[in-house]
Amino acid sequence: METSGDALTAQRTKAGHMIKITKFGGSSVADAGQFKKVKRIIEADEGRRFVVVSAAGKRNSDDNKITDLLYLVDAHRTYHVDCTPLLEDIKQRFVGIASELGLKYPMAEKFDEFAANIKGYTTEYIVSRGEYFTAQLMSEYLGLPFADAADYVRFHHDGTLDMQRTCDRIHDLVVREGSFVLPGFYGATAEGDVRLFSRGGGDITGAIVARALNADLYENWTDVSGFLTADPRIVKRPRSIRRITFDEMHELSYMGASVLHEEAIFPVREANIPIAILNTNHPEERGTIIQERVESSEDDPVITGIAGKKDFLTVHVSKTKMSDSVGLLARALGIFERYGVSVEHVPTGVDSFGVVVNSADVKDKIYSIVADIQRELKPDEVKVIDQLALISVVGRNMSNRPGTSGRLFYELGKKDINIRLITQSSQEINIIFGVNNSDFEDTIRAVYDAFLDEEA
Ligand SMILES: Nc1ncnc2c1ncn2[C@@H]1O[C@H](COP(=O)(O)OP(=O)(O)O)[C@@H](O)[C@H]1O
Ligand SMILES: N[C@@H](CC(=O)OP(=O)(O)O)C(=O)O
Repeated sequence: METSGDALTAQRTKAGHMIKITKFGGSSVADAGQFKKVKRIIEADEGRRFVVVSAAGKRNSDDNKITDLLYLVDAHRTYHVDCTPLLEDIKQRFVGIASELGLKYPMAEKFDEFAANIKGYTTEYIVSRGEYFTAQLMSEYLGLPFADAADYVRFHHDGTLDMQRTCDRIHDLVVREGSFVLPGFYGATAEGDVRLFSRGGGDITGAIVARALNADLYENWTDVSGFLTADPRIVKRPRSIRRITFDEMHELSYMGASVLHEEAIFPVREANIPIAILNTNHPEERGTIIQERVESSEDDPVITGIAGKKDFLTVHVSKTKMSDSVGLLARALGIFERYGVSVEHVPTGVDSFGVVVNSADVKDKIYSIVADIQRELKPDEVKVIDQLALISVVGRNMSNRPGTSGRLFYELGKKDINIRLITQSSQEINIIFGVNNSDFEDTIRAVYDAFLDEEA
C-alpha cells in the first residue's frame, strides 16, 4: 500500500517538484467573472491542484459579503424576524454564478433545502454554507473533486484546532484524490458539529492545508498586488512590499493589515513554507513573498510598513517610589487577568505605568477594574484614557539604523499630532504609539509621507 509520504512525493514529481496551495479570498470568487480568472490561474501552473476558497465576497464597495448576509440571516432567525427576502438574495448570488458558468450543480434545489431547514441549524452551520456552496460551484467549474472541510478540518470541543488529526485526514484525502477544492473558514468536531475560525479565517485553512501537505508555497490570492506598505483605504496607492519576514508580517497583520489573518502564519512558519500574496485581478504582478529571513541591503527602506487599529484604552497608574515596591505591576496585571481581559501593551515609567487594552474587552468592567486597582494598589492616581488608536511602524532594519524614532516623532510633531503613549517590542522591529482615534488616518498618512512615499 502506498504511504502518505509516497503519495506526496508522487504529487511533487507530477507537478514539476512543486506543491502549491492556492487560497482564493472572497473578492476572488465574488461572481462568475472572478471564477473565470481563478480558472486561468489554476490552469497556468500544474502545481496548483489544491484549492481553498472563501465565500463569495463583495463585487464592489457597496456590495455585501455572503458571510455577512448569512450572519444577518442568523440574527433575523434569533429575533424571529422573517429572513425569506435575505435568503432569496443569497440564493440568487449563487444561482447567478452557476447559470452564467453553465454548471450542472442543482444550486437552486440545494439552497432551497438549506433554507427550508434554517430553524434547526446552528449559527456556525448557517454561516459555513457561504464557503460550502462557493466551493461546490468552484469544484465543478475547475473539474477538481470537492472536499467538505467538515470531514477534514477537525476541531476539539473547546473550539481549538486538532492539528494532528487535520493533517492526517488531509494526507489521506490527497492519497485518494490527488487534488481538491476545499471550503475555507470552517471544520467540525468528531461528532460533526460545524465550528468556524475567526473572521477572515479562510487564510488559516489555506495555511493548515499547506502545512499538512508540506507544500512548497502557500499562495494567497486576493484583490491587491501583495502586502502593501499601508492600508490602501487610508493611503492612496501604497507601494507593494516585495519581501517581508514572518515577524514583520505578524506585527502588521496583528495591528490591522487585514490582507492576511494573523493566525495564518503559525502553521506554515513551523514548516518553513513561504507565503505569496498575489492579485487575482493582476496575476502577472509580483506580489509579496513572506518568509523566515530576508537578506537586507543598504538601500532597503528603514520601515517596511505601517498598520494600526482604533478603539483602545489605557489605564494609567502612578504612585511615588513605585520602582521600590516589588510586585506592584504583577498585581495590577493580575486584576486584568481576573476579569478575563487580555492586555495589549504595558508602557512603563519610573513611577507610573499604563495598561493598554481593547476598549470592547472592558466595556462593562472598566469601573470595577479601576475600583480594584484603587483598593489593592493604593496608587496616587488612576486615569483612564480612551478613544485611543494604536499604530505600529514595522521594519526589520530599524534596529541597525539609529535615529528612526527621533525622526518619526519629529515628523508627527510637525503635523501637530499628539502622541499619547510609546512602546517598542524587544526585538526592535517595531515602534508602537498611541494617538487619539480622531488623528488615526492623518497619522498613518504622515508616517507614510515621511518614510515610504518614494515620490516625496
Ligand atoms: N497593508 C495592507 N496590504 C494589503 N491590503 C491591505 C492592507 N491593509 C488592509 N488591506 C485590505 O485588505 C484587503 C484584502 O483582504 P480581504 O478583504 O480579506 O481579501 P479577500 O477577500 O481576498 O480575502 C485589501 O483589499 C485591502 O483593502
Ligand atoms: N468568509 C469568511 C472567511 C474569509 O476568510 O473570508 P475572506 O477571504 O473574504 O476574508 C469571512 O468573511 O470572514
